[in-house]
Amino acid sequence: MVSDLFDAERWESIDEFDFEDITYHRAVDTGAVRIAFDRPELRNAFRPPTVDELYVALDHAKRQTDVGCVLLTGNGPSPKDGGWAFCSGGDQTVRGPDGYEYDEEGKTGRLHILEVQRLIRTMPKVVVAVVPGWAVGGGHSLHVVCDMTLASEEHAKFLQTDPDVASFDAGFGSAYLAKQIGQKKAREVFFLGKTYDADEAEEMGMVNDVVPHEELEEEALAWAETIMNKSPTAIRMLKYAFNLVDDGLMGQQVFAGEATRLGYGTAEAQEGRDAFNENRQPNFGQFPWHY
Ligand SMILES: CC(C)(COP(=O)(O)OP(=O)(O)OC[C@H]1O[C@@H](n2cnc3c(N)ncnc32)[C@H](O)[C@@H]1OP(=O)(O)O)[C@@H](O)C(=O)NCCC(=O)NCCSC(=O)CCC(=O)c1ccccc1C(=O)O
Repeated sequence: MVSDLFDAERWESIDEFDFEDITYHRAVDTGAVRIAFDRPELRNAFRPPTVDELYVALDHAKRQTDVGCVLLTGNGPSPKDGGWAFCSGGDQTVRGPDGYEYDEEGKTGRLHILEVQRLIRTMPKVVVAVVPGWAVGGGHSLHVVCDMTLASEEHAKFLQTDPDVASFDAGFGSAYLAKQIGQKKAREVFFLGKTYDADEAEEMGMVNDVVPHEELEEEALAWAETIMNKSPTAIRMLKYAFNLVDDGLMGQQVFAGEATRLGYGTAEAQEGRDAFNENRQPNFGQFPWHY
């Protein structure tokens, strides 16, 4: 069984990968994928191979032109004690002086969950954090960077422990959180390390909606279906527009790249290309200077 909340009739496995720490499925009847942390006995803490697998799955999802929505969640409950988690951040048992360590000799420690954050941030799909339990430390930061968050009414809990274990997400996990919930509240999240339930998190503005635990994944799929009925170009441009103001020149570059793609589709751009290929001057005079 994948997870107690997983409806096997609505998903098919994507078999081209041999993942150990995550599961990866494609929805049967809509353009959504489900990527789930699969270490429930450790509250879905991530170790370096988990992060590698997550990156591969997200990158694969990014490249599927018939997929518009990624549901990122955590499988559960824990077989040890029945606890639920989205993700409890970096696996502290494999933390070394240069990051989180692989089992293999000779590999350096990694902090590459930040690469996953950037992929979530820049991929041209809507990424939804579907939070069935604890979202803690680096797991909390992941939900912050996702486009939207849907939380289990009974089990979702939000907590920042970074300063308790001498870690600090000084990027999206903190500074972008402050954009979502305000400076005072974001500082409280990190400086006091309180636990917030789903309703409190929604009230604060870092959760979009709260639903009964049993309905969590059904509702997430309904969101995906709604998104899939919208214009892919409009959704992509909107995501990049929302990002732009906070992402500086990188945000401008990502937005501008998509604007260039739109430009390439015009007759004007095709005239520029054709003129070069035909070794002649372009005739841009046929095109209006729109206002
Ligand atoms: C998540 C808890 C609040 C859950 O509490 P509770 O329900 O009481 O369960 P426990 O009995 O504590 O846990 C069950 C079981 O799971 C193990 N476990 C839980 N979390 C982890 C973990 N992160 N690593 C390893 N193991 C974990 C726990 O030990 C138990 O095992 P047993 O064998 O059954 O005893 C609570 O568990 C908790 O507080 N967990 C720790 C949360 C935490 O501190 N996470 C790390 C924060 S730092 C981080 O994530 C860094 C991420 C990162 O890479 C990064 C890098 C660079 C810049 C920024 C970042 C970034 O922060 O994103």
